[in-house]
Amino acid sequence: MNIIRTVRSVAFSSIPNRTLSTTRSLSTPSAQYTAFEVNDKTGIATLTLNRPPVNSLNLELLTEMRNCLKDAETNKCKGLIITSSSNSVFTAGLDLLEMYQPQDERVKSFWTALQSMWMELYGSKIPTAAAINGHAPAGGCLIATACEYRVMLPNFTIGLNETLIGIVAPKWFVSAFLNVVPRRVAEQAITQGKLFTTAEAHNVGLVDDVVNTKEEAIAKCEQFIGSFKNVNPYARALTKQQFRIKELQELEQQREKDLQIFLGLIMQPSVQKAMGIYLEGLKKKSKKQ
Ligand SMILES: CCCCCCCCC/C=C/C(=O)SCCNC(=O)CCNC(=O)[C@H](O)C(C)(C)COP(=O)(O)OP(=O)(O)OC[C@H]1O[C@@H](n2cnc3c(N)ncnc32)[C@H](O)[C@@H]1OP(=O)(O)O
Repeated sequence: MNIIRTVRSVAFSSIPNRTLSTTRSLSTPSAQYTAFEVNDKTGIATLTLNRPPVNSLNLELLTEMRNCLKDAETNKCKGLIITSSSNSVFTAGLDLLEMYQPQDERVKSFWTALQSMWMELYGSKIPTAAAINGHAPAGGCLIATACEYRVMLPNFTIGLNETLIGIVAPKWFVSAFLNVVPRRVAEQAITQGKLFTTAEAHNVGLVDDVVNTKEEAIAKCEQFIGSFKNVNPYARALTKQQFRIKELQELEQQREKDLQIFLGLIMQPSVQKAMGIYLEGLKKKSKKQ
């Protein structure tokens, strides 16, 4: 049996949390919303998002994700798999409560943490894969498309649905989407705020494979990462960089401007109103269930 070395763990008991001795030094001592494990046999790290009920991405979760991504790279893991502890939601995307009637300093830190996490994931030197075991709207789709490979379970949804909330998917959200979906399909879907079903996503190339269980999804991701076993990691990383450097540099150079555009947009009264109505709709729906 493979030994799982838990280098970060979470409070929720549903996640295996066997701590074995390790010589790794960790940049943050405790994690609240993620589990980060490295399989000693394969060298593959798994980052499990664990912020019930829907893994909405708040400042703390984004910061933890970034730290895990850095650890995976620093520790020369063979690859990284991102998945969710939920049976129905990969992640519901950005935590709308971070953007609705926000506090000035916190919302700035929130957006900056999102930028940092995305740059770390999109630019990661090691192979990255998403085992999408639930819905992945907006920020969920952003995480999935930042990875090199995606496998999804049936009957869930994925896409950039920002326009339906009255907000706009920034250019860097769109650029990673365009890596995997033809331009015409992307333009139509993103302007409509379309959420693709798993089958539709597979059809247009937004996900690479569809399997029935989380275990199969993880196995597929491991297979993808394993496909690089005869490839020099340095040559692989530089080659990946050639494909991704443009988007990374663009965001790096425009970080402050991107933040200001984000703040300017979400602070507009009409956007706050639309977000409030959307949140209210979500709450009403969850009360009915
Ligand atoms: C130019 C550039 C300018 C820049 C302009 C700005 C760019 C911003 C880009 C934005 C990116 C985003 O990701 S915006 C986020 C987009 N996300 C979404 O639209 C997803 C909304 N959520 C859903 O559709 C569903 O929750 C779904 C994920 C399918 C799961 O359904 P379920 O039935 O399992 O769960 P629900 O009952 O709906 O939800 C359970 C609880 O979680 C809450 N909840 C659900 N999603 C939430 C979310 N994203 N943030 C906060 N809270 C959320 C609900 O309100 C409920 O709260 P209680 O009632 O209190 O329990």
